[in-house]
Amino acid sequence: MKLNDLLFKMPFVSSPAEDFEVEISSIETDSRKVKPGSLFICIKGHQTDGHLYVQEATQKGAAAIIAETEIESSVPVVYVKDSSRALAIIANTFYDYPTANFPLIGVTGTNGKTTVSYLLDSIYQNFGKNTGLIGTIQNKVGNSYRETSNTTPDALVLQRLFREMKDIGVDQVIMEVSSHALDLGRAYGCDFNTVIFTNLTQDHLDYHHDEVNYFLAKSLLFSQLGNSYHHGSKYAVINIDDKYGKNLQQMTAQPVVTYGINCSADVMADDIQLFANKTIFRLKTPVGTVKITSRLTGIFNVYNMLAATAAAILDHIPLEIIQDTLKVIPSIPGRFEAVDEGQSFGVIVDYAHTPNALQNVLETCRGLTTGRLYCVIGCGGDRDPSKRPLMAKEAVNLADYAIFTSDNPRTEDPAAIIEDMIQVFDDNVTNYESILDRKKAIEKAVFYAEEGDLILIAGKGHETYQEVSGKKYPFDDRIVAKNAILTKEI
Ligand SMILES: CC(=O)N[C@H]1[C@@H](OP(=O)(O)OP(=O)(O)OC[C@H]2O[C@@H](n3ccc(=O)[nH]c3=O)[C@H](O)[C@@H]2O)O[C@H](CO)[C@@H](O)[C@@H]1O[C@H](C)C(=O)N[C@@H](C)C(=O)N[C@H](CCC(=O)O)C(=O)O
Ligand SMILES: Nc1ncnc2c1ncn2[C@@H]1O[C@H](COP(=O)(O)OP(=O)(O)OP(=O)(O)O)[C@@H](O)[C@H]1O
Ligand SMILES: N[C@H](CCC[C@H](N)C(=O)O)C(=O)O
Ligand SMILES: [Mg+2]
Repeated sequence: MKLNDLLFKMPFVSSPAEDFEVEISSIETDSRKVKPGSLFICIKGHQTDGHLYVQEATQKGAAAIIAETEIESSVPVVYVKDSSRALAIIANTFYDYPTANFPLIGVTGTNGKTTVSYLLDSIYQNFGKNTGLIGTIQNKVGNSYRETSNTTPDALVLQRLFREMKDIGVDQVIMEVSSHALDLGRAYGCDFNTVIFTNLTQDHLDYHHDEVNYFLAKSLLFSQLGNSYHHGSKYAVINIDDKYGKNLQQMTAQPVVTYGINCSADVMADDIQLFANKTIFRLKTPVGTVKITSRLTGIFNVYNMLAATAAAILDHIPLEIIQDTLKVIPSIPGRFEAVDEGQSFGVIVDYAHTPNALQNVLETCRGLTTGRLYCVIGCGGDRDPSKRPLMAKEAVNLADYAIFTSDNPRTEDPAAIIEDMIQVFDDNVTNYESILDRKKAIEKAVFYAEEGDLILIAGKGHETYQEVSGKKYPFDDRIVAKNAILTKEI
């Protein structure tokens, strides 16, 4: 493809005319992956800057460069204002707009994205669709499952995934769209059919700095919804019980379908009954009312089921398919996942890593036990430090006893993270202890637990590693809990 053909959607890019005729055979953002004929796009990162690798890229045969700042280069250079968004536009063009005329659902919000996307994946599969899934736990392309290091990958990875899905006949994609991704333009140019807003509570303030910026980032998914290569129907599904959801309803150009429990909404739940391993409620929709029995527990999962229902009925999926799917949905990895080795007390592993998520999941746990409720929790390093004391408060207020420990310290001192968590406590708060080593913290909770008690191990969920100083060490809460249970003195 000629460079000129790649840039036609980019306004006012500057370069001498003859440069535009150069032939481009691939797009790369990593100089180490450049091949002869590549277009190397310089991205300013958090650890380094792609502009520093132009010489390596040209030595490897890059045919042209996209850059934000002045560089020396022996091959044509096109300067742009925002190379991340330029990457998205160019990758879309290079892979021939894979999301155009391609059913794509995007889910955003502080919590619930993975859960809602898994629910939708199951519903659409039961409706006979060949689904693709992009999100925190894994990326699924037909029957191939791939590890991921992001909830929403960068635009190059994303458009390659979409192109591969389209080429193998995937006919429905569900994708988690994080606020980082929206702010960084990773999902720029994606042609969504339906976008879902679950909720907005505190998280990622290390990146967005305040809740308004955080909300504005999330709202990009809705303002972008109008960006369409084709004029298929487009809808916004919004949790109207959430205060930001109410704002979003006013800001969305496309038709809105609301869901909720407390406010009057298009899709609602009532007669809600919560049990240890199931939830029963009446699902009311514009296309009918049915009784739902689901293995998912917790009022927050009722919201997730309403969100998935609203998106599915927009695609004319029969309520019976939704009802049957919700009845048999397996637990989602690391989301309220029980560890049961036949022990006399309960152990739940969950991904809650924000104050609101921890509050939700602890309140759900409280309703499931008549014994003592233990909470093992830590906070991620290189993440929003302001949520640390808030999470610690939720733990000591809602559990009988909390054990504060490490999550993914990343480049931070794990002891300092725990200090951030407990700094707010005065001497009256005594129902907690701190154990730096997560394995020991889980073992201690198992040691304390007696018949009828319940242990919540929160923050890491499905994760199979612990990230410390740039390295990922094997660590899985579920395996550590299982081994602790099996070795506990009976
Ligand atoms: C902080 C952050 O967002 N980092 C993302 C970023 O990595 P980075 O900024 O460190 O990249 P870098 O290493 O500085 O490299 C900069 C550029 O130089 C290039 N380079 C580098 C070295 C070299 O030799 N040659 C070269 O060309 C790189 O290819 C890159 O283009 O770009 C990478 C590739 O796209 C991402 O995987 C990575 O996400 C990391 C893993 C991450 O943890 N991100 C978090 C903050 C994140 O994005 N989270 C959101 C929300 C999560 C949620 O709430 O669910 C998500 O969507 O994942
Ligand atoms: N609708 C919800 N409202 C509040 N908390 C929720 C909701 N759904 C799930 N949770 C809680 O938040 C945790 C994360 O849920 P989930 O993984 O679905 O969210 P997510 O938006 O994908 O998170 P992330 O942004 O980290 O990818 C769950 O383990 C549960 O504790
Ligand atoms: N256990 C993880 C959960 C958050 C991961 C993801 N939501 C992100 O922010 O990258 C941590 O806090 O380290
Ligand atoms: Mg997720």
